[in-house]
Amino acid sequence: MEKERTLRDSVLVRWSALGIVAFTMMAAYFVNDIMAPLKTMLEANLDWTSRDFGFFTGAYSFLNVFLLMLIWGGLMLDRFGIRLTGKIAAILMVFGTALQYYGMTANISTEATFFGYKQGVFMAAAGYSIFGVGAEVAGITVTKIIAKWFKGKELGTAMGIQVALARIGSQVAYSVSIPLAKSFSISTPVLLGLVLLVVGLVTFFIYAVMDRKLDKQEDYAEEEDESKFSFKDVKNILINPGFWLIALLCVLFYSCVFPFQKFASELMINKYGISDNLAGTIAGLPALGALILTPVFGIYLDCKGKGASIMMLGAAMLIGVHCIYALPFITNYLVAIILMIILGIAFSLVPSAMWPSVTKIFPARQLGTAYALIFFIQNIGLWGVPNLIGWVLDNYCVVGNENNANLYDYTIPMFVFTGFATLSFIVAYLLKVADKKYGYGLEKPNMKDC
Ligand SMILES: C[C@H](NC(=O)[C@@H](N)CCCCN)C(=O)O
Repeated sequence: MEKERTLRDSVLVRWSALGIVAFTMMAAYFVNDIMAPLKTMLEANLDWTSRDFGFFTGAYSFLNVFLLMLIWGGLMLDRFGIRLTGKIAAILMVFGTALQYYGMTANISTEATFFGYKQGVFMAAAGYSIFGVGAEVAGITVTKIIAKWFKGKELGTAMGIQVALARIGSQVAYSVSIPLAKSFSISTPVLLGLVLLVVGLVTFFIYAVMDRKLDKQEDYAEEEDESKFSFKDVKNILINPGFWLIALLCVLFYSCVFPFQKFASELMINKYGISDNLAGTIAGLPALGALILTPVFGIYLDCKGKGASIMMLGAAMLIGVHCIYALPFITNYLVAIILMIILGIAFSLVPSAMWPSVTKIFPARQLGTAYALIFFIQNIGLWGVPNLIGWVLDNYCVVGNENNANLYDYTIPMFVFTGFATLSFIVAYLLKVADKKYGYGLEKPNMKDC
């Protein structure tokens, strides 16, 4: 008997569902990156140090790592479903960003400290940390939403497009942050992010209505189906070598991209003499490249496969990029821009292959937990690496001071990033070997008919 058509069989409806949740994620990525280009201004205007900036940047992952919030979020997603988890995640993002804004604007003494950090820095970081829980849980929720609507259809393309739209959020954040802060005040970019998140919260509630309708049509009571999840699944995920290799590749690869981008505006200004109004746009170029290329690679992977090889290629490109950034005698701004574009290509190759690969290794009911565990391990890097780089900058890289902000030599930090990129290449190679051994099908296309 032929199955009845449901909402997900309509091209228009399933892509609309994607568009709606993608907006929430776009707002999340905007807020995630909006502070990065402001590093030098934060030093000059609010007396932040590089260590403060590294602490703030790493705070995004603090609660996810040390209170295991991502793990609880993943378990909640598999146990209680997409709608409840997504709504809570969106609310946390709004609340966290409001707190971050308060930390930057309230008249808090710059002398008083909390756990060794200025109170304003601490409060902004606490808000960013709560936002980080919401953003990461929203991320795994959206990945599961896409798997639900697109399994057996354009899964790779859909994941690629969602990531690409999120990158628009990042790119816009990198481009508008400094101009906005200069025209109004240093906290204005965060306020804009807060407004976007509120709209994203509303769009997620709209999606929830579609989600409920689909469940009714497919006679798929989310709670019943999802309750098949058990803690045995966590064990099964953890003993799968594919899980460890993807998680390791994820933490190493992303540690060379997101934390690097947070410091990249300053690298552009200090080393390549790029004006501060443009530096953010250049630091955001990888997001722009990924915006165009992630869906293209997604379509290629859907039709041709070669996921494991593509991850190796992306990691190899990253080694070259960071190594050249590290070389002190190459200071031409054109090189800096070309490297950012290459980084953008690598940053499209790896995610477009990595995220659909997870759906090949784990069954649907384990996906929420599997993504959460991978994001959890990734967050250890997103917490540790900015803290490490901030500390290295303050202690080993100060070469001067201008307008109340330090000037830095980025050679050591860039060699640190090169080291992580090299490790990510080795892990990508091991993943390809494991794919052959265990038959995950990572080199196979995602779709049968193309
Ligand atoms: C889909 C993937 N997302 C992540 O890796 C998130 N855990 C971290 C997002 C941080 C955004 N600056 C991606 O963006 O490729």
